[in-house]
Amino acid sequence: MPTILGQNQYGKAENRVVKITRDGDTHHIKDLNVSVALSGDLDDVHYSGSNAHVLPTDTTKNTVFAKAKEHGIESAEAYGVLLARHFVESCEPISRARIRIEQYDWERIETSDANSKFIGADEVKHSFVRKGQEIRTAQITFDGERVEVLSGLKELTVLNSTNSEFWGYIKDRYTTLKEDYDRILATEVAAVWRHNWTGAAGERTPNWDKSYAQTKRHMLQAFAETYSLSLQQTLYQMGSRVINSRPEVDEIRFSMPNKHHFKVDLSPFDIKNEAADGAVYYAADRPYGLIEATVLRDGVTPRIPVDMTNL
Ligand SMILES: O=c1[nH]c(=O)c2[nH]c(=O)[nH]c2[nH]1
Repeated sequence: MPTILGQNQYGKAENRVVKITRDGDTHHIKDLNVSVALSGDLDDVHYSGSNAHVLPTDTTKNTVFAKAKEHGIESAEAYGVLLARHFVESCEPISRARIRIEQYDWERIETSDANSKFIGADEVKHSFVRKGQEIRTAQITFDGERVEVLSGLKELTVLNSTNSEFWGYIKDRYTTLKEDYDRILATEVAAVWRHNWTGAAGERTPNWDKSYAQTKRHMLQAFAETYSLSLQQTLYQMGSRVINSRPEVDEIRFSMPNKHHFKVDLSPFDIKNEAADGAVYYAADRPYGLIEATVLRDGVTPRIPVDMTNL
C-alpha cells in the first residue's frame, strides 16, 4: 500500500529552565518548562533517513538554555518569540516553530520582626516558596485512653537561590560530583509533627489552625534563614526551630527530596554561566536525593512512622 507523510514536527520537549537574575542582593527567578516543535522541509528524514535538514533536538535544547542566559527571560511570551524567530530565521529548512511554555511562579518567603535576630537583612531576598497551596494533613488515633494527633503538610516547594554549598563529602572512584560553593537549594517539603496533647481531662486543647500556621511559618523561616552546607543541615534547623518555638509539638519528621538544579554548561558556546552573575539552571526531576529525618524534643519517645507516605 502506498503511503505518504502527513503533518510532522519535532523538537525537544519539557526543557526545565530556571533563570536567576541578581539585582544586588535581591534575586529574581523565572522557572519555565519549554517545549520546542519545529516543522519545515523534513520529508527526507522520514522517507530516506537523510538528516541533512535536521537541526538536532539536542541543539534546540541547548538553544533554549543559551538564549535564557544571553537575553534573560523577561516574560514567557517575549522569550518564546525570541526562540521561535531564532529557529525559523537561522535554519533554512525550518519554516515553522512552535514554542510552548509553562511558567511556575514563586513568592518570596516572609520573615517576621520576631525573628529579625536570625535575619541578615538580605536573606529573604533569595528565598522563595512556590505559588499555590500545600496540602495540609492530619491523622488522629484514639486507643480508648489517649488521643494522638499528627499534623502535617506536603507539596510545599521552597527554593534558596544562594547561601547553599555542598562540599567536603566522601570521594571514591565513582564520585563525579563537583564541590559547589554557591548552588540552588530547592526541596518539596513533606512534614508530619506530633502534638503532645493527649485529650486527657483538664488538658487545654491546642488551637489547631494557629498551631499549623505557626509551625509552617517557622519551617519556612528556618529554611530561608539557614546558610546551608547540606539539605540535611537545613532539615535539622527547620525541625529544631519548630520544636523550640512550639511547645505543643514534641516531634517532627521530614521527607525532603533534593530538587537538583544543575548549572548548564554553556562554555561550548563561549557563554559564561556563573552563579555570581545570575545563572541558568536545568531543573532535573529525577533521580533526586531524598533526605529524611526526625527532630525530637530531648527525652521524648519517637512515634512518627519512618515511612510517612501513607499519613
Ligand atoms: O545537601 C545535599 N546532601 C547530600 O547528601 C547530597 N548528595 C549529593 O550528591 N548532593 C547532596 N546535597
